[in-house]
Amino acid sequence: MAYIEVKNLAKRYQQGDTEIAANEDINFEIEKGELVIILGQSGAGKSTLLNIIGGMDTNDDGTIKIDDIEVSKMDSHERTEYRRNDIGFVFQSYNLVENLTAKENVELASEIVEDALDAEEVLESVGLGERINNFPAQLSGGQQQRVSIARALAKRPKLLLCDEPTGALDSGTGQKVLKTLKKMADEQNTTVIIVTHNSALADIAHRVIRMKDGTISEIETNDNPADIDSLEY
Ligand SMILES: Nc1ncnc2c1ncn2[C@@H]1O[C@H](COP(=O)(O)OP(=O)(O)OP(=O)(O)O)[C@@H](O)[C@H]1O
Repeated sequence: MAYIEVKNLAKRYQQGDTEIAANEDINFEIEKGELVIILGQSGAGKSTLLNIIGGMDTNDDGTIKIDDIEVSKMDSHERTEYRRNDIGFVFQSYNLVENLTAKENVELASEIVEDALDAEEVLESVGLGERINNFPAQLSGGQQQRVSIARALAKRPKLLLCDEPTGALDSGTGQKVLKTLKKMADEQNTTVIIVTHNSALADIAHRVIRMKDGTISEIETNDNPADIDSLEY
């Protein structure tokens, strides 16, 4: 049995007389410790899928199992606990608290879960050991994104979900952020799912799930993902 199993998942929105199938007939598996990229153009249904996996939204049909727990059957209280304890989120806009230092932002995780990692150690692991006492405004975009990754990782999530994490960054800075995410998958066995419209990122993933018009058009696996330094995007 795979670590994540999604079967026949569907999510539909009603707009007037029209039904929009944001996700339809979605099926895939993901193994623990994989770096996965969900790729597709705007409106393809990527964020909808990521939000359902992370318990921020619910599906209409189908099942999602993560580590043998059925997310699709949770009530709203269970979903809140799942979101809080098992999921780390990273967004395109870093969502840091401006009047807290990098360390204090990461320490927010310990107010959410009991066994959070040490903030300084996690910041060191994302290459920000020298910046722990800086405020977000004193950090570059890439550094701020790495603080937000550290904050997500400090919760020791089962799953790290990233929605366009490099969307606001130049390519060099984006590479650093991607390296950080890859390192978490390779060295800490964290399962990382990245949503992006940028097909240049596909080569670095263990698994690429391509979406089009709410459905999956193709899934590829890659035992030897490309080095992030070789990316041109
Ligand atoms: N709350 C909602 N109400 C109605 N339609 C919605 C809602 N959320 C998403 N949709 C529709 O579902 C489809 C998929 O949207 P989604 O945001 O998942 O796409 P996406 O691939 O993440 O796009 P982007 O890259 O632009 O964020 C789109 O047609 C969108 O308009």
